[in-house]
Amino acid sequence: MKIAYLGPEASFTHHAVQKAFENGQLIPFTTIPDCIEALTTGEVDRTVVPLENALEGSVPITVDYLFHEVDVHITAELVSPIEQHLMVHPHNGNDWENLTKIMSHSHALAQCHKYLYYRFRGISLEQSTSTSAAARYVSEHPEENVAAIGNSMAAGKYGLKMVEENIHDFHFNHTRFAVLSRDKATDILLLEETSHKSTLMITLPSDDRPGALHQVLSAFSWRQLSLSKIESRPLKTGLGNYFFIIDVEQSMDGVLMKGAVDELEALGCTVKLLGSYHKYTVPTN
Ligand SMILES: O=C(O)C(=O)Cc1ccccc1
Repeated sequence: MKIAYLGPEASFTHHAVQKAFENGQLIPFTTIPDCIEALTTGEVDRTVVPLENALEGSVPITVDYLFHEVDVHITAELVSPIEQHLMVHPHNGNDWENLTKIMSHSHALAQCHKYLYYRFRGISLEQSTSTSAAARYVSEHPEENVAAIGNSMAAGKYGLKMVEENIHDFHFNHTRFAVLSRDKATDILLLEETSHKSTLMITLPSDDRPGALHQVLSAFSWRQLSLSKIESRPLKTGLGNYFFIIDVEQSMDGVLMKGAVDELEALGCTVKLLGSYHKYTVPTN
């Protein structure tokens, strides 16, 4: 099976994919849209992309691509612990306190906001397509006194020196990665499985009636279906127009879930089922 992931090698996504799939052919892509397009064109059979981080929230490009651009399905969720380290080229190993620039993925920079503010205020921060892309850049530019933020696998792979470890602002730092497929499927992986979930994307009825969101929530609440997430994202049709992403701690097989979706449709909502899948825990090492 060919599996696309947000690369290059040694990204957090790569780490999660390596743990989840034992025999896949892993293929790195530069951006999240590149990963998803490789799936829709048939170049790969699965794609793994970051969906949400415990400190920084959703990865908007992933969520918006799944709603607006493509018709693909979540087949599994991988939850991985995230530890961020500051790394430099060994050439600058003794001068790293005089850095001129720090590079990383936008989510990684945000996860280390307090550290960067108190330790490196005023130093330019540059976004890269991934943490490992930043590490690779640093390894290729010893003449620049620049650092990357990323994981220890990236430091090893690109020969960088970790000068400060665990610089993320809050201890509980985890990221959810979505495994995506063109077809509806449920992937059974070799990791510890914790629960079953379903993700729905819901658009409210177009008449904009008061209480519509309350009606949506009550379809779940009176059936005692537990929600682990609700988030609104712009429909991109005008200010104040949103769709809702709702995660339910249930498989779609249950009669209550089917009833809830029927009720939402009867209320005039549009419901897109993004997936009904198992949640897996990725070990640190
Ligand atoms: O940039 C990476 O390494 C990724 O895989 C995306 C990401 C960035 C920050 C935290 C978790 C995942």
